[in-house]
Amino acid sequence: MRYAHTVERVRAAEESLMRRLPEGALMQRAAAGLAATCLQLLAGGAERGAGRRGRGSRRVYGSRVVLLVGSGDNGGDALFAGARLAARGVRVTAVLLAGERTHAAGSAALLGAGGVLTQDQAAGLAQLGRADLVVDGIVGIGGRGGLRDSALPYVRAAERAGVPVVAVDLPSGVDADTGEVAGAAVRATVTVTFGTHKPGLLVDPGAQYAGVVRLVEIGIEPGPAAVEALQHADVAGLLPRPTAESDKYRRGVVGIAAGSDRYPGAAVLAVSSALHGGAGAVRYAGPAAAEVVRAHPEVLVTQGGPKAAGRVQAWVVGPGLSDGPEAERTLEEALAAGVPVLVDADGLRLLARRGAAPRAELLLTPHAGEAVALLAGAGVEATREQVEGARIGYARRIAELYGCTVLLKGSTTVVAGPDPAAPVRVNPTGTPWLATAGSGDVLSGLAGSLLAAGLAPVDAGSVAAYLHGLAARTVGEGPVTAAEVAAALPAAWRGVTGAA
Ligand SMILES: NC(=O)C1=CN([C@@H]2O[C@H](COP(=O)(O)OP(=O)(O)OC[C@H]3O[C@@H](n4cnc5c(N)ncnc54)[C@H](O)[C@@H]3O)[C@@H](O)[C@H]2O)[C@@H](O)CC1
Ligand SMILES: [K+]
Repeated sequence: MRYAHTVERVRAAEESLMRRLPEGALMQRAAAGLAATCLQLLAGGAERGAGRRGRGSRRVYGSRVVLLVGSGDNGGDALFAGARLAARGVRVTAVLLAGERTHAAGSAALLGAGGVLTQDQAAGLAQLGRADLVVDGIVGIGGRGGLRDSALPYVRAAERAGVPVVAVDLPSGVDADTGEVAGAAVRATVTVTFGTHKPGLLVDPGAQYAGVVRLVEIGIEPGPAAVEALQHADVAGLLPRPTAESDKYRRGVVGIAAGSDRYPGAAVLAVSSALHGGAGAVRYAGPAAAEVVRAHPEVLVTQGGPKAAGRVQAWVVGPGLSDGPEAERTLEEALAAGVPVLVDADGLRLLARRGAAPRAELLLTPHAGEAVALLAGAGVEATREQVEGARIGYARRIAELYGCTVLLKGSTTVVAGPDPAAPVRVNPTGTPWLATAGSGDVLSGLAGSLLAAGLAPVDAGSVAAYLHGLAARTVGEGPVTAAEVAAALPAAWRGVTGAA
């Protein structure tokens, strides 16, 4: 698992550790890690560095690095790292954005190692035009309210230079706790973050600015995480595994109540991924029964609603369900079955109309537009853009209002459970190619199957999102159809269990 902690926890942990260490020791650990990444990038990349040390060190010596330095300790880290680079023969210029308020010991260290300080804008911009690498030490976890206008010319010049940009702790302009970006932010090639990940590095829009994130351990123990991201080993540990005694009923039966005369395809897609989701059998209830059985002869189908379908361990209700009394009855019957229920797509709009009533066994899987409808159903006004800009907060809010688990789909999929003290899960495997028709139907069939196999809603949702993203990547970099994603699920599954 990869964990991220709030600024409040990071600060408390840092304070407690600093009391036990000599002054400045933590900052030196941070600066050493930062300088190591800069040296690797200057030498031609971390991956290519091994065995080519001779050439690499020639590229380091005499290369030009510009530090963008703000008023706080984030700038201090940049200055101390700059001193280490200067000691290796790098020509380091620090552009001081905050004048007299610059970290004094850091400035002295850089000057002592042969570096240069400047407060002159023209000189700073000229240096940026010649740089081989730029270090963003404008603000870190102390940053408030986005990048200031005075920093913009430097940030734009760094972008124009087209060289690697290394962000110190996090890209300046990204909110550490939420990933929100108010206005402009630094676009980093690599972010070197200290002690623990920050939530804003793992969730969009912030994650899009962070580039490759490297964690430098500095010895802090920040306690419970605010955000966590599954890794292969976690997913392998959560995936259901049949035993010698398992029969299809013990492995779980998932019911799919999806599709309509207008949208039969949603039913076929949700069923196809449910078949790959670890449940022992799939039942289908709805008007697309003929299409479903033609595509998947192994599915037990009924033309009626969930009540007519027989016993299942979890229901998926909503994809392609359309609107009207029959759709409403379908949702009612699934909710009355007394088993975990995943509600998606049209089902979410129907649910929102009923208003919020806490139900712990629900897993809701909205995209931003459906999230807006759910919020409105609970009397909260928000726009799509607001939801997309602050995904963690809104996923938590809907989970709290509806007393259930919420998987908010999008560029970073976020899963929040009903317990506000528990961490939110963010999915690290997403790809923009998944924004394709029917992709959500595949996700809900898969997550429903995992629910039926006995996974808790937070696990079912986050494991499904993980495999779904991996499956899309398995198909290849480029356009994918939802049917191809469903077909690639077994390969993604094997990729995870085989690697663990
Ligand atoms: N506390 C520690 O022991 C350690 C802190 N470290 C570094 O220290 C950073 C935190 O340092 P600080 O608490 O000094 O905070 P920052 O350096 O992140 O920024 C705070 C300073 O920036 C100004 N500021 C706030 N918002 C701004 C904005 N939008 N634009 C421009 N200036 C703005 C504030 O007035 C304040 O002076 C971490 O991100 C990390 O880089 C590391 O050295 C590891 C150890
Ligand atoms: K920074």
